[in-house]
Amino acid sequence: MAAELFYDDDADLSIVQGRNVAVLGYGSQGHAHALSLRDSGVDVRVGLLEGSKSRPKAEAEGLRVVTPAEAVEESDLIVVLAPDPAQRRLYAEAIEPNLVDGDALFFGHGFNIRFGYIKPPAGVDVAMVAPKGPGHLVRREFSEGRGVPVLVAVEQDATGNAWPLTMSYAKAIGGLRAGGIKTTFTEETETDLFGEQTVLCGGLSALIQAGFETLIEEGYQPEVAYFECLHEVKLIVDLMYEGGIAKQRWSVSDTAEYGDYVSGPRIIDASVKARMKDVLNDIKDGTFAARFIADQDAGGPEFAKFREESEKHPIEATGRDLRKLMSWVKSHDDDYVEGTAARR
Ligand SMILES: NC(=O)C1=CN([C@@H]2O[C@H](COP(=O)(O)OP(=O)(O)OC[C@H]3O[C@@H](n4cnc5c(N)ncnc54)[C@H](OP(=O)(O)O)[C@@H]3O)[C@@H](O)[C@H]2O)C=CC1
Ligand SMILES: CC[C@](O)(C(C)=O)C(=O)O
Ligand SMILES: [Mg+2]
Ligand SMILES: [Mg+2]
Repeated sequence: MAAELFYDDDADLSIVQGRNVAVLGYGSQGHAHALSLRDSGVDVRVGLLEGSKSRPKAEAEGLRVVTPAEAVEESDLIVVLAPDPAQRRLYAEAIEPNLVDGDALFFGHGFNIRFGYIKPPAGVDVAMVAPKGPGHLVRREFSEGRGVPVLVAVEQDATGNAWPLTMSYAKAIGGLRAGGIKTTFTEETETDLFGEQTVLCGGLSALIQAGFETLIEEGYQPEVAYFECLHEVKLIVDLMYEGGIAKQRWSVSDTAEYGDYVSGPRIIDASVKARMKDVLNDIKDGTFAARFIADQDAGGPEFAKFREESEKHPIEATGRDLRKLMSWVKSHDDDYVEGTAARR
């Protein structure tokens, strides 16, 4: 079945402009949604816990910040953009007690609904506008008149108006400039977790690290290995983004293209696909979600260990030194501090 695609002309911005919107969380997605909604003429307040580190950032942008409970109480469209493992408690403590029939509860990812950690009451609309890109790029693209594609889904249509509201919201954050695809919470959650684990984050990071390690273990200079295995990834991926894998193959040398055909399948062979299917099964049957939530409920010891180990990988120190010599390679995000992978 062909995907149903939607663009700006398919949505009515005035619908979300007529709502009082609470954005809960002001991190990667939260800041992007709140600022772009505000710039689209929507009445937004940000809900953050007392003592939140994000409060000064939101206030510096002129946004009104209240507690999550107050934000929900005064709004009729609540967007849950706190980290996934924090959402269950946020829902129980601040959202559920302040929801009334006719409210809309929006998510940026389907994790908590798909795995049953949040069960909204029957009288509210439950929908999702999930950008297919990091929040900082969602905001950057919006500000430059472009957009990041979104997946849109309605899980529960209590009012009969959930779909046009979802489309209106997607338009307000710039998603329909690039295109919205209609999906379900299940499809979005499973494909998003699969993509980030096997290709975009887990797979790509491990591939880059393995290439870098192989070269330095064989005595090549770390700086050469960094340029070859990490820096150039962006330049190659830019071509794929513009014209698919075919355009990348058009631009690289015949030597590289031939080597791609000969050696690519030696690295990413059938066993990789079999393990990708294992990962997908762990996502679908809830094994991954249960492990993540159990670790978070215990204070995140496994997560902290992973972060510490990854920050110590020698590719990070090599990259930090080299990037200082390339004045044009700079972070667009003032709150990103080199050497701290975590957004804390
Ligand atoms: N990151 C991304 O690009 C993408 C994320 N998503 C989805 O968007 C949602 C948000 O993810 P992301 O933007 O990464 O989240 P972040 O980790 O960036 O969220 C951090 C923000 O949430 C606040 N926060 C933490 N706990 C609470 C709480 N209990 N109540 C209210 N606010 C809280 C933090 O406040 P403080 O500063 O005080 O800690 C901070 O403002 C998730 O569902 C995620 O899967 C979807 C697509 C891409
Ligand atoms: C690829 C990671 C992502 O799914 C995203 C930016 O789309 C996320 O959860 O952050
Ligand atoms: Mg994603
Ligand atoms: Mg994700």
